[in-house]
Formats: sequence, C-alpha cells, structure tokens
Amino acid sequence: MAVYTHLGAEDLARLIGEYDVGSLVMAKGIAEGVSNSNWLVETTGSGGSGTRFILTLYERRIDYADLPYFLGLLDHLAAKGCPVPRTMHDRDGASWRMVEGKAAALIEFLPGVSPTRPTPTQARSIGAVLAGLHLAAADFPQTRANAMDFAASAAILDACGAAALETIDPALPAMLDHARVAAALDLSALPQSQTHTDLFPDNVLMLGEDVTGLIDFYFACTGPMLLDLTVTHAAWCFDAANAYRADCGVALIDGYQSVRPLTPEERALFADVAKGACLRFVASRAEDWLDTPDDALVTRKYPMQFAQRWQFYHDHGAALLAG
Ligand SMILES: Nc1ncnc2c1ncn2[C@@H]1O[C@H](COP(=O)(O)OP(=O)(O)OP(=O)(O)O)[C@@H](O)[C@H]1O
Ligand SMILES: N[C@@H](CCO)C(=O)O
Repeated sequence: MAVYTHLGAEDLARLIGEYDVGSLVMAKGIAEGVSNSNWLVETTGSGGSGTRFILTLYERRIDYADLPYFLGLLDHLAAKGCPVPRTMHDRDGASWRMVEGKAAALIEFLPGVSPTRPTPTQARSIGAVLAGLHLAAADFPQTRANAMDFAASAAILDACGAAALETIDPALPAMLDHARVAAALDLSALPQSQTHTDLFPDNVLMLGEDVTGLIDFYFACTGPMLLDLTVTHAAWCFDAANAYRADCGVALIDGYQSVRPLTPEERALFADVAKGACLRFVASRAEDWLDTPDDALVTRKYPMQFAQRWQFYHDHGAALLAG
C-alpha cells in the first residue's frame, strides 16, 4: 500500500491546475512502493506536455533540502537522453511544491514493467544504461553526500546491536565486523559521478530488452561509479534461491564496459566494494526488520539474502573480472 495521504478530487484538480499539463482526467493511487504516496495521473495534456504523470507526495526518509538534487538530476539526465522521467515544473518554474504540508512533485510517466527474472540480455542493457547515466551525470553541477555509505552501514549495524541481530539470524552479528572493514576501505582512487545506488530491478522499467525508465532516485548521491555498478550487480545477478547467475553477471559487466571501461583501480577493488554494497542492504534491511512489527502491512526484506551475497563476493568476487 502506498497512498498514505488522502487527496480529494478537488485537491488533485487544484494541484494539477498549477501545471501547464491540461486538466485532470483521472487519478489512481499506486499500490507499489512503500516510502511515498504515488498516484498515476492522466490529464488532457497541453503544449506537448504528455498526458500521463506520476504524482509523488514525499512521506518519509526524504530531506526536502535534497529535492533540488534528486529532481534536478532527473532533468539533467533526461535532457541528455537517459531513460529517466522528466519532472514537470509548475507555472512558477518550481519542480516541487507543498501540498497538505508535504512536498509533491509531478513526474513524467514512462512505459514499461520491472523484470522479475531478468534475462542476460536485459542485464546487459541495464549495465550499458547505467554506464551512460554515469557519463551523462559527470557534469551535473550539484553534489550530494551518500547518507548510506559504508561507514553508515557499520553505524546502523552497530546501533542494532549484536544481540538483536542474532534474533534475526545467528550469522548476522558477524556482518558487523565485515561492515567495519568495509568502512575502512580507501575509495579515493575510484572515479566518481552522480550515482543511483539503489538500481534494483523494481526501480527499472523495461519493454522487452530495452530499458525505458530508471526510477526512484531518492538514494542518488555523488560517489564512486563502481559502487553503483556493484549494487546493480548484487541486485540483478542472483536467482530466487540466491544462487549467482553468471550469465547475467557477465552480461551486466560487459554491457557496462561497452560504454565505460573500468579503470585498473576499479577492477582491483570490485570484490571489496561489492561486499560493502551488500552490507549496505544487510544494514538497512536489518534495521527495518527490527523496527517493523510482525503484523505490519509493509513487507520486510530479509537481511540474510544480502549476507549470503556478501559471502559470494568474498569467495568469488575477485575472479569475476579476471580475464
Ligand atoms: N516515472 C514513472 N513512470 C511509470 N511508473 C512509475 C514512475 N515512477 C514510479 N512509477 C510506478 O510507481 C511505483 C512506485 O514508485 P516508487 O518505487 O518510486 O515508490 P516509492 O514508494 O517512492 O519508493 P520505494 O520503492 O522506495 O518504496 C513503481 O513501482 C512504478 O510502478
Ligand atoms: N532496494 C532496497 C530498499 C531500498 O533501500 C532493498 O531491496 O533492500
């Protein structure tokens, strides 16, 4: 369920009236997503604006001071031909406005569906698109620090505490030590750009083998491009039983390198950064697991899934870029 705030028909029509997109025809709450309230909105269109939009009301976990970065990055990337939604600007030129005390943005609707079992060809496509995003974002003038960097992961696991982590799984407390090791990594030699850092399949829209949309940029930040590649690798290249899918892994890295070859420093740090990437999701999932009551409507994501992927990169990560 992801409509936390009720907006009546008049509220929605008034809000849409602030934009040059024609008048409201339809608005339907979107069930997917857990962080924000989202509606699919249809309008009569105006001046080439298109007629379908996503209206997002930012509910939690988002600092409004970051909105110019998130929404400005979308516009920057869209202008360079990356498959990301453009943001609609209201008649005052603003990309977001306040509604019912919350920030709201109207974003271009993009076609496509999120793959549930990506094929190697789809993995290759997303690798190439991610590299294109990194190149296109290099001259984006704003920056944002990564609030979920390796030090943050270690701090989150530390705050959970070994005893609480053990209630989720006896193998979880060991991840705290591994997170401290990741936090001490020196990533300063790695080339940086603006990065998505949460490019799971559910944040990608595809039609067949083509990527039609990258969405949910609310963890985007300035940082090592390698981290973004390893997050995407860890999120796309394991099956439902958590076994590594080498066909997807090879295709994703090939696709990425077809657009931006990795530097020797990136190749050398691939396994360590992939392990840190896994720990970021171990940490956020463990924190959510402990914070979410058993009977909550929100589905909790299992931290051990990424602890097992950490183990995979620990055992095999160095070999993935060999040859
Ligand atoms: N620009 C877009 N074009 C088409 N569909 C979109 C677009 N943005 C979002 N959606 C749809 O809305 C759903 C919810 O969006 P999103 O995943 O961003 O939700 P959220 O609550 O903001 O994030 P989270 O996934 O972190 O809970 C997506 O699964 C997708 O179906
Ligand atoms: N994509 C993340 C949730 C957002 O950080 C996960 O699967 O844990």
